[in-house]
Amino acid sequence: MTKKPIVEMTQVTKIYESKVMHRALNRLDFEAEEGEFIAIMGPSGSGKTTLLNIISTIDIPTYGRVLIDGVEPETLKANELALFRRHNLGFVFQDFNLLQMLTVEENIVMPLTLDGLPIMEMKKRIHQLAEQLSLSDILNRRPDELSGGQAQRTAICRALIHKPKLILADEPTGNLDSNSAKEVLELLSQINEHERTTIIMVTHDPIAASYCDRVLFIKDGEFFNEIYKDERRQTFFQRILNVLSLLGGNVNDLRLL
Ligand SMILES: Nc1ncnc2c1ncn2[C@@H]1O[C@H](COP(=O)(O)OP(=O)(O)OP(=O)(O)O)[C@@H](O)[C@H]1O
Repeated sequence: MTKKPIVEMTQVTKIYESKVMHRALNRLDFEAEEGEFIAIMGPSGSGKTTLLNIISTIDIPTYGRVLIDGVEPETLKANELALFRRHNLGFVFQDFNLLQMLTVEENIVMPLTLDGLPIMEMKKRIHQLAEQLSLSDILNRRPDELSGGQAQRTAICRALIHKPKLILADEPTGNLDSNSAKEVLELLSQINEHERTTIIMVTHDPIAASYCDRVLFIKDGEFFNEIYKDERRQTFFQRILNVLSLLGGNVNDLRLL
């Protein structure tokens, strides 16, 4: 099967111009193909969030070129960009980002209401997905009545409702206990495998990274190394730890599930 690039970044540099100029990314090349599940790792301050924000079209590079599914986000007008983001990208965050006054169902349906889809059509989509993500019994609950794992599954469901090509996850297991984290990672793996949704996940956690097909390591805003999974997850986990020890950085930056 021919591979199709979803993300193409060429020589991307990001300079933050605050009191002191800071080069957060330096001439970074990165490509993600359709169907890949990729982890981005690196010490604190190495540029992971900056990279994810640029791929998410939330931020733009100072220099260099970014294509998402063949489209250069920088060339889109604000309303076109909002639409592009809503239809092509799904976001999952560490702190779930659910609206507290809405129920699980209302949180999930939110992106569809923005598109004005007929109610019956929306209900059908939600119930199919809720079934798949084991949320059917808690659709009427509010976020403060959910466990961390249920809250993150709700957020994943919301991210999937538009059938996005690309899911961007920033520390999705950062606030979860080890069992819920495992559940969320298995769910992301299933989505990646069955729907062929490309997933790019920033994580400090080598166990979370070991669920991916590839881990990209960055240091000081530059490419450091990348490794591919070609064997059991446990062996991949060991290889991830080896690269992290070469990478250095603060040991506290590592969070084990
Ligand atoms: N808006 C900003 N203005 C100035 N400097 C910034 C800004 N955002 C980030 N930086 C700097 O850019 C560098 C990269 O930041 P980034 O948040 O991408 O790192 P990170 O790898 O995600 O870190 P962490 O793991 O701690 O979240 C850091 O040195 C940070 O201080």
